[in-house]
Amino acid sequence: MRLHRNLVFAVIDTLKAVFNENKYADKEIAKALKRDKRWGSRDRSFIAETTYDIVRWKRLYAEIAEVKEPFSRPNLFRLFAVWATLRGIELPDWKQLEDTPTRRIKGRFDELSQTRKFRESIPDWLDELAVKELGEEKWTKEIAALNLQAPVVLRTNTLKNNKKELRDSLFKENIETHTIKGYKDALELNERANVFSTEIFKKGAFEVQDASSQLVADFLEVEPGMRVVDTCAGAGGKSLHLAALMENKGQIIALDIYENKLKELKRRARRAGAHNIDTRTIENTKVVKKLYDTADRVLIDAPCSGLGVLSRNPDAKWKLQPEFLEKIRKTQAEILDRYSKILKDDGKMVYATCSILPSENQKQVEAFLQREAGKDFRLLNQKIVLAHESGYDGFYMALLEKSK
Ligand SMILES: C[S@@+](CC[C@H](N)C(=O)[O-])C[C@H]1O[C@@H](n2cnc3c(N)ncnc32)[C@H](O)[C@@H]1O
Repeated sequence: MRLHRNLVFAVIDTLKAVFNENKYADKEIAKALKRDKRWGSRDRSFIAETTYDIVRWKRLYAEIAEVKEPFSRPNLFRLFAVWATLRGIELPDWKQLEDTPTRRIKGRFDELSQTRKFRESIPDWLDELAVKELGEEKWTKEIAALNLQAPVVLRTNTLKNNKKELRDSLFKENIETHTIKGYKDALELNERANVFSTEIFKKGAFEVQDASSQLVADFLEVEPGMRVVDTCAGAGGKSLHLAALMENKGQIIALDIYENKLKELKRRARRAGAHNIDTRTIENTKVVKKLYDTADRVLIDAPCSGLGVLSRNPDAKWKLQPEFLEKIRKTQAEILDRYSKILKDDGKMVYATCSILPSENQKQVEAFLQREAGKDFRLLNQKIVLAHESGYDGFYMALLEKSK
């Protein structure tokens, strides 16, 4: 592979924003990709993937390069030189890459790879916490899986086409996919491609949605004609799936505390041809109270640490703080207590997160069932989806039933 100066510079600038200015990697990468219209798909994937790699392996690379945060520009080039050296890429004779100690880098890599927190590039506190929650063995396997690049998975929008039709249409656009056993509407890309630029995406034939995330709407056992409340709907990944499962019949009320996310949901619903979704911003407690005892189904896709989706958002390893985790656990418990009241008697509710920590998952559900708010609920089923077992995001979902 030959390194191109303008592409490497784009990577360095993006890393500076992510590491030193606390910006989000996905947003900064998107910005960087707009810099030069002449860049082709290979150039763009070089910028995106190299940046994600260096974000993912920040701790390991910084230890190898012996540099500390905040990273100066020369130090960001040192991190880049470590990335290139470990991939066996020949370094060009640019002055920024002069005197790269190739042999020392390889030696340090072998040495540091003996220790999990360096090998897997994770903060000490997170490593300790995860060992406490999952145990050494499971965590060692899980973090290794969460450090792999995430596959691209699509969900067939059954309001517009079936999986076979979608697969054929993608094939005509030179995008090859395969089905995944156990995930009924999913297609996985054989090779990464920019699916958003296809005509069929614009027509709403599919959504990009991880395979594990596709299990959640199914878990709620919805039927056409039901009244369903998606309490933490965000930009609507699950609401859109619910609309398809309900064949556009019945009503979905999508709630969130952020109006802008619900606006995006509306836009996506139009593209997907999902006509049965109403959005309501939770501006005050009345919005939720009005819905008490009205829903056949409630989905709580709760805000969480996001530790199950590290392969997609590697910068969360560095942005996440122990105090945030404590706060989010409290929010999850409050949300469970309040939003469970939306359910009618004999209705069903799913509590889900994209976390792998029992304290955000099964422990939250167990505690809810012990509290006053949970006294009429019972656990029907739960799924603990770990990345190293499934090959997709880490997820948790619990199906609860209310009966007096
Ligand atoms: C895991 S995300 C939801 C993802 C979404 N369901 C999807 O499938 O695309 C959690 C959502 O909860 C929202 N949220 C945070 N606190 C909330 C609260 N107190 N009530 C309702 N929604 C909340 C966040 O804005 C975020 O959109």
